[in-house]
Amino acid sequence: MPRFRPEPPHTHGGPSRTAILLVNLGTPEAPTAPALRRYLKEFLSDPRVVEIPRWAWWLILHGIILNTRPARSARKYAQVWLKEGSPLQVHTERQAKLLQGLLGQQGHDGVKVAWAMRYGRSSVAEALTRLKAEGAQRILIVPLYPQYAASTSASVMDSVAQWMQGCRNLPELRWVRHFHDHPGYIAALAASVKDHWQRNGRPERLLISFHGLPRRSLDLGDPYYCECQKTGRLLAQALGLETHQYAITFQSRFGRARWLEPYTQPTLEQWGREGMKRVDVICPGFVADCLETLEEIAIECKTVFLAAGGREFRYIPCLNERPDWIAALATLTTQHLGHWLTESDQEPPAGGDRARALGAPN
Ligand SMILES: C=CC1=C(C)c2cc3[nH]c(cc4nc(cc5[nH]c(cc1n2)c(C)c5CCC(=O)O)C(CCC(=O)O)=C4C)c(C)c3C=C
Ligand SMILES: [Fe+2]
Ligand SMILES: [Fe+2]
Repeated sequence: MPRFRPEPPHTHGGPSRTAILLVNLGTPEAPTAPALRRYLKEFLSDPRVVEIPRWAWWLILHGIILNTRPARSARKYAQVWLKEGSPLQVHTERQAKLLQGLLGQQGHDGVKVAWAMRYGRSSVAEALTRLKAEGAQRILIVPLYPQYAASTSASVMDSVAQWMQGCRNLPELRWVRHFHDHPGYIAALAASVKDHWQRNGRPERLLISFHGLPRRSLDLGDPYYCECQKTGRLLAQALGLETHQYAITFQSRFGRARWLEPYTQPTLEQWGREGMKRVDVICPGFVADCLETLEEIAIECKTVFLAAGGREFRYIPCLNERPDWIAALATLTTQHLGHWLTESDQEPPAGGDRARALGAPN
């Protein structure tokens, strides 16, 4: 086997030469301890995700975490699993399909939309190899993380770079670094809150909760914290909220180190104790509902708030398949496709010459 993969026959052009690859985090294949173990092993072995010396982390991961966490996490996943599969995967697949449909309606039916997961199936490498075999020569990578973080967005690009290392005839590549302040994304979030308020009335306060990161990431220059603050502020502005009517917090803390603060769950507990009766929670850092929203927020945090004295807790779902979000995604991606969309595709690609060189009839 050559070090760089041989080129598939269609690699020099095909019906859709431009492609969009939506990438989300990844999810276990089933809500079971063995599936969780495989998933957590891959995820937590990524040096972008846990930044402590490799040997020390290897001992903790293999000695403790992979023996205790899989069964506990599997029970949590089982509470939110859908009949079609993991919520994260189900929503991501639907988003890709809806985006494909909308781009077609907008006259971009030559653009192929695919999806992949950073960990687990279907992997970024599998998706890129498939797109290339189908003739894609220009690929826009879209990590589905509105706020840039090294542990998520950069890790997606690591997996792209790793695939490139085995590739002979590289496609053109672009990527969406972040969209934390994209007007279409903010407007879709605001509309989702307004729809929710129309049905359920207004809360005393809106809690805007983002996935956390070790506090050290901020000290080392990761822009994630600041991008979360900006998204939160723009959303509050779009809703006309004053500063006392909302708060920004960080959830999903892992391990004992200090993470970005304030923490979501203790904040809700405190609000319950202080006599707040009704709170709404939105998680704009996730564009698809998943374990961290459906279980941690909508089940665990609700229980904590009510036990502390709160009366009503409402979780506002992620953007998922909302048409305004799919439209925002179409705007965002076509903006990044730029001249790839307008440049003439009339001239046949040079691949025909390869076919002739290999003796194929004209
Ligand atoms: C160990 C450190 C972790 C960091 C750093 C981290 C950052 C981070 N994660 C997301 C988005 C998601 N994380 C999800 C699950 C999840 N996250 C961690 C750990 C870290 N995340 C673990 C161990 C898990 C698995 C579940 C568990 O055992 O607790 C998910 C949900 C996946 C699903 O299948 O539903 C998402 C999405 C972001 C955006 C982020 C940094 C900004
Ligand atoms: Fe930007
Ligand atoms: Fe996470």
